[in-house]
Amino acid sequence: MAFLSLDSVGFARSGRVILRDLSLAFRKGELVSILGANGAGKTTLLRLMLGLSRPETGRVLVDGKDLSGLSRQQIARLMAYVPQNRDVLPPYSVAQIVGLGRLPYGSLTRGLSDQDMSRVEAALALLGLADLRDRPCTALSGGEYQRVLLARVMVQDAPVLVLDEPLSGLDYGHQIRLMALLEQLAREGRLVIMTAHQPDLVYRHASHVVLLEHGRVLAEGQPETVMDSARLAAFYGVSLRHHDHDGQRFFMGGDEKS
Ligand SMILES: Nc1ncnc2c1ncn2[C@@H]1O[C@H](COP(=O)(O)OP(=O)(O)OP(=O)(O)O)[C@@H](O)[C@H]1O
Repeated sequence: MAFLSLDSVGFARSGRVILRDLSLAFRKGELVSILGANGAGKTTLLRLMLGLSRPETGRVLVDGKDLSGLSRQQIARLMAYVPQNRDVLPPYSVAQIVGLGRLPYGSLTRGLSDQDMSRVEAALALLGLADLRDRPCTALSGGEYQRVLLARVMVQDAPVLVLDEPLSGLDYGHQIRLMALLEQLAREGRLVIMTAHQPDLVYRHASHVVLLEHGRVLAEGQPETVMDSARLAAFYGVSLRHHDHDGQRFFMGGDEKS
């Protein structure tokens, strides 16, 4: 049964239609990757799923409930979000920022319990941040900062993780490790929804792919059925080939004449 669904959702900004008549349904246990060219509407779609923007038509349902009837705290217990743009965060330490992920379960004045702190330490270790735990988050590289935001959503314990381009700014090793981690979180029962611009990694790790084009779903389904080079070539407007090896698909572009 779907845990998160969009039912004929439409959205416009400044008189321009950005998303039109989108119907999607995702289950727990899925790693969903949304692919699309710049400006296709991916971030807009994620914000609607999170209740940060309201659809003009249609509705979003989470765990059977209409999102428009839920409070921010109720939504935060259901869904954790890593936005594409950096939040402007106060100069707290890395450990304190990650600890903010426990806020939906407590209060700012009460502080973190020992149990909360051990969750924070585990997330720091998992994301290779233990050595940076006391560093102010204003003194981090882009990729380190991105991993701090990921650790923060890990401790939020929400059944749905929504990540807007979580691979951007990560070095190659951390991209591979992060995709493996997200796949594992999905396998353990969470619903993970992410946007990405890396078809190879998406093909390898995602269980469900959505191709978003000009605010519409061009295709969706398992990577093997949705992601072939002819379709992706038309989708991204470049020439592309693919090569299958050991169950993995490699996409190769670069035949364009400049
Ligand atoms: N405040 C706004 N007013 C008008 N148009 C907007 C506004 N915010 C976004 N848009 C437009 O909505 C469309 C979708 O934007 P969105 O950020 O969802 O795209 P995206 O697929 O996430 O792109 P990217 O890959 O570049 O991050 C774009 O054409 C963008 O210019």
